Amino acid sequence: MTSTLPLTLPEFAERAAEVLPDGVLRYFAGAAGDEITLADNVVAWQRLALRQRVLVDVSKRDLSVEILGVRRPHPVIMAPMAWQTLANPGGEIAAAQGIGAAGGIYTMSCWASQHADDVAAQAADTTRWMHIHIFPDRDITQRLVDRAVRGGFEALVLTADQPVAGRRDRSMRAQFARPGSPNLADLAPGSLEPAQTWEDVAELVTSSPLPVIVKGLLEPGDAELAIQAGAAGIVVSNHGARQLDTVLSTASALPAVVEQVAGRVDVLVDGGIRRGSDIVKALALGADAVLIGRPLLWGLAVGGADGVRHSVELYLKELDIALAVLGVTSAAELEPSIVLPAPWSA
Ligand SMILES: Cc1cc2nc3c(=O)[nH]c(=O)nc-3n(C[C@H](O)[C@H](O)[C@H](O)COP(=O)(O)O)c2cc1C
Ligand SMILES: CCCCC(=O)C(=O)O
Repeated sequence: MTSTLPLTLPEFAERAAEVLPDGVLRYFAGAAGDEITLADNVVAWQRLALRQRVLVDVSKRDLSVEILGVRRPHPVIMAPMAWQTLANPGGEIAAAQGIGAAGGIYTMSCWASQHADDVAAQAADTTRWMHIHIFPDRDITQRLVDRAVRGGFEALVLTADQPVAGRRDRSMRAQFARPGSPNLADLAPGSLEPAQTWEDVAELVTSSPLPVIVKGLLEPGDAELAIQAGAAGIVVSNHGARQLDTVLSTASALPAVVEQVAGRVDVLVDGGIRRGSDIVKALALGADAVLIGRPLLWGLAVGGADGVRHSVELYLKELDIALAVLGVTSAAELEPSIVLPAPWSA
């Protein structure tokens, strides 16, 4: 049965809430504690107003940006998210195919419900990054890296903000069976590593043939340490507010990190990016690209690969219109001066 796909991004979220079982929805949508940061991740972008300039020739608009030194058609990357067969039986393969069809990069969570080799084989045309952890057993980390290389994944995305799992009130009582992680099943059971440090990151960078992107930083000092450890990029992220409530929202944390990094490595950002205009704001504040989490899970839940593709295309449509109306012709050339604290947030 095919049904018409939603016309707007909020409609995707509404439809997903209708089709997903309650327990799964709570796990996907929920975050840590009272979800103050979850809400502020969204609101912090909305607290920024845009300055528009008119009567600029915007007949040619360019959404392309450079990510890890490669020109990409646009700045949208799918954030690593665990267990995607919970959203749709097509799982990670469908998600990777969908974002690839829309010209975006797929980041595969190492907690995937399908094996990386299968994702590599069936989404061979999609630019893919592999998400990993420093595991207590470093051999597991190494084997995931080997698998990423073998599968043609082009970068490693290392989660830095999960020494332990966050406490998520909304999903604590959620009833659903985790699909397991076939991606980790042929390795020893991987648990989280509270003893991981920057030394482990430096070792990973030295041993990995792939560039390492450190995900989950909010502080300029940590961005500096990531650069010293040899990271090729960082993701300003609070893990979708799933680790600790009342940490800074990412739009609030981004400017100071960008200032510290000063162009030395790529700065990516995720959390609460719900509109094309949010992407404009992220790029204007100095991000090189954005990761999008839950909204693309909603796309997957509602329409499989097609739903993901369509969701990404909605973001791109909004981004393109925003550039035109703002009088800007290139996403890569958005300047900080185009955003200001919104009068409605005072
Ligand atoms: C259901 C779900 C699973 C996630 N799994 C992972 C994961 O395995 N590794 C990780 O680094 N981040 C994980 N995240 C965090 C996302 O990568 C991303 O940082 C966050 O969702 C971005 O915020 P947004 O959902 O508001 O766009 C997960 C997020 C969700 C919603
Ligand atoms: C052990 C962590 C699994 C996925 C995750 O990072 C999340 O649900 O946020």
